[in-house]
Amino acid sequence: MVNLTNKKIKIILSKIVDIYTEQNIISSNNINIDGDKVQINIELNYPANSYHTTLSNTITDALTKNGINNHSVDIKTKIVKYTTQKGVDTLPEVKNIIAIASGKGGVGKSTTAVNLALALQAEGAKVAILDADIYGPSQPRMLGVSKIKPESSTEGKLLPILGHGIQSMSIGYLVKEDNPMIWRGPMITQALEQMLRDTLWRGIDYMIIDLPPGTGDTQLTLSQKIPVSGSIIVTTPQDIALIDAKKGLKMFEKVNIPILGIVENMSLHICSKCGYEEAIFGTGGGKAMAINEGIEFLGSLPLKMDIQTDVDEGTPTVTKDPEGKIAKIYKEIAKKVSAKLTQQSRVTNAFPSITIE
Ligand SMILES: Nc1ncnc2c1ncn2[C@@H]1O[C@H](COP(=O)(O)OP(=O)(O)OP(=O)(O)O)[C@@H](O)[C@H]1O
Repeated sequence: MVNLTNKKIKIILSKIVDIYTEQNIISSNNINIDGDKVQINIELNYPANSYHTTLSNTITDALTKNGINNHSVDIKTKIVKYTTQKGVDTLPEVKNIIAIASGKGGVGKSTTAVNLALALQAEGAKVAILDADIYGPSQPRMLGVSKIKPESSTEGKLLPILGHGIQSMSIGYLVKEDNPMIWRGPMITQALEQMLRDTLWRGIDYMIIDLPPGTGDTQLTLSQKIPVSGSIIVTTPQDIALIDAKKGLKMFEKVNIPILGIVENMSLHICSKCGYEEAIFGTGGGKAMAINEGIEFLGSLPLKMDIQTDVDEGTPTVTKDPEGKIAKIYKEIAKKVSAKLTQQSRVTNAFPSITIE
């Protein structure tokens, strides 16, 4: 057995990079040496259940190669709270809010939001969805809970509706689906703030907010009133959608909300009969835009009939076919986006100063 020192093990581990944070794992590790036995404890600050085995094997291989055979690796997840815009009150039961926006309607923002929420959950996080798409609330249907009405708690708060394990709130639960919303900006903002603050959320690591499409005043006001840690822009590859997506980027920049990345939806058409792939809306537009703007490209989803029928049935693809190719793409996006968030400043537990006179 080699002569073990903490320093030696640190050097071995310093060569291993977490593929999602792109950081050296040495910064998050804890090495214990008890005689000949080495215990490595890794704490990841983002949910990545599907990555634990790979990471553990990489560490094991590196240690074994260096003659350290008597070891064990333990990987745990601890999701912490990251900072939001200044001057907006945060929610005690919600660690991080991620807003999903699109410059243009119909690009698949809600479909992306629900599948991403389920992917974060599958990777080990507690997740909520706030459906802020007042004009066309689709989350109740997509989560398969459109017939349920929220109840009130004894303190007069709304109880979130649970769909596939996700806590959710939507104006769609409170009004009939075929009832068109003809509200003006200030009413929308007020309704959303109430849904956000008067719902009894419980122990949420990530809340996904499905914003209304567009980049007008309503979206801007929402982005200023909701304590958001980061945002995602969903776009399709056509030029027209990309131009609008760029407006979305500018909107978040204006209100100092970090942009975690871009998701390109409907990038390739995959025929449900023969599997033939065709780029009917063009390819690579989202990626090119991400590179131009210096923003992370999180991934692209094909235009595939199942994605549409699954959300329509109320069982989004990540739940319906959790090990399938599409679910894997959403899970990759979930890991990338939550890992990206770990690079922001954390909220430190500053106690308020109390003065007794
Ligand atoms: N990758 C995809 N493949 C096939 N169908 C998709 C895909 N993404 C979304 N869809 C379908 O496209 C339609 C629009 O999607 P969705 O409602 O998610 O868009 P949106 O951007 O949220 O729309 P809105 O502007 O109305 O809020 C839905 O019927 C959805 O099922």
